[in-house]
Amino acid sequence: MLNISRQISSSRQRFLHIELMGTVVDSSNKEGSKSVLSEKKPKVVFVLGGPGSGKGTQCANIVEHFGYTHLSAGDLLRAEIKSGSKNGTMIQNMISEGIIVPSEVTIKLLEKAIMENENDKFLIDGFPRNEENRAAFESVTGIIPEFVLFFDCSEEEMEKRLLGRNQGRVDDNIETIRKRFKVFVDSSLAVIEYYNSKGKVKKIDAGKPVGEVFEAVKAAFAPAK
Ligand SMILES: Nc1ncnc2c1ncn2[C@@H]1O[C@H](COP(=O)(O)OP(=O)(O)O)[C@@H](O)[C@H]1O
Ligand SMILES: Nc1ccn([C@H]2C[C@H](O)[C@@H](COP(=O)(O)OP(=O)(O)O)O2)c(=O)n1
Repeated sequence: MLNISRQISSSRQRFLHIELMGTVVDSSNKEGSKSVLSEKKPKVVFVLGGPGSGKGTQCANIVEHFGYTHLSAGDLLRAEIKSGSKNGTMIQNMISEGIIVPSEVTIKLLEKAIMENENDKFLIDGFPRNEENRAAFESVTGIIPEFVLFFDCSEEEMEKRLLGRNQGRVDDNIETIRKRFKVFVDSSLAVIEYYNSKGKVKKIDAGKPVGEVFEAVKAAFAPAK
């Protein structure tokens, strides 16, 4: 069973290295163009955790109880493949390999989905998945999340869940699952560490049954007294 705190510590060095290299942001806002979201100013909660930690399952519960709109980055990318877009083949290849799609593609999809929805509060599930995702999203949209829900779950449990998910996904096979776990440890934990340093992470023990996990999630959303 993997210890997330240890994973975070071991990823910190890499993270600091990236920061020191000064390569965190490739802002696509170089020409000073404003994001379509700068007017809307939606409230955003990021929902992060390893593959199979239960992000999608709990997002459905949060939508029902707290009136958020759920945007899954993975679902938006899969819909883009299906739509026959020019980026479809590239996205398909990257997802099949468990690799993170370039930020500008995912951010455009998220911006569009937010703009097309009248709601002003969104759960963004599975994004940001690396430092490039995080820094580019903040820079392009100007949105800082209210908080970050982090579903903490052992790889053993996540692997079991993914192999049983049975949704016909090209990446839910043991070989790609192992690659996705590596990408999570190598790239995504740095994002959680970043927001943790800002005091924004609400960590949930996601290894428990769905109902118990949702009790913890509800507490995270309860207004401060
Ligand atoms: N707490 C839980 N206990 C057992 N199985 C779960 C739990 N949460 C989700 N699952 C199941 O595990 C699989 C992965 O959950 P999902 O919500 O799709 O994860 P993610 O969006 O993080 O990849 C699904 O088949 C789901 O029904
Ligand atoms: N921000 C994101 C989110 C997902 N992706 C791609 C790469 C991921 O392995 C796949 C699947 O992500 P999704 O969030 O749907 O599923 P898991 O959390 O891995 O179960 O999509 C991405 O490239 N960038």
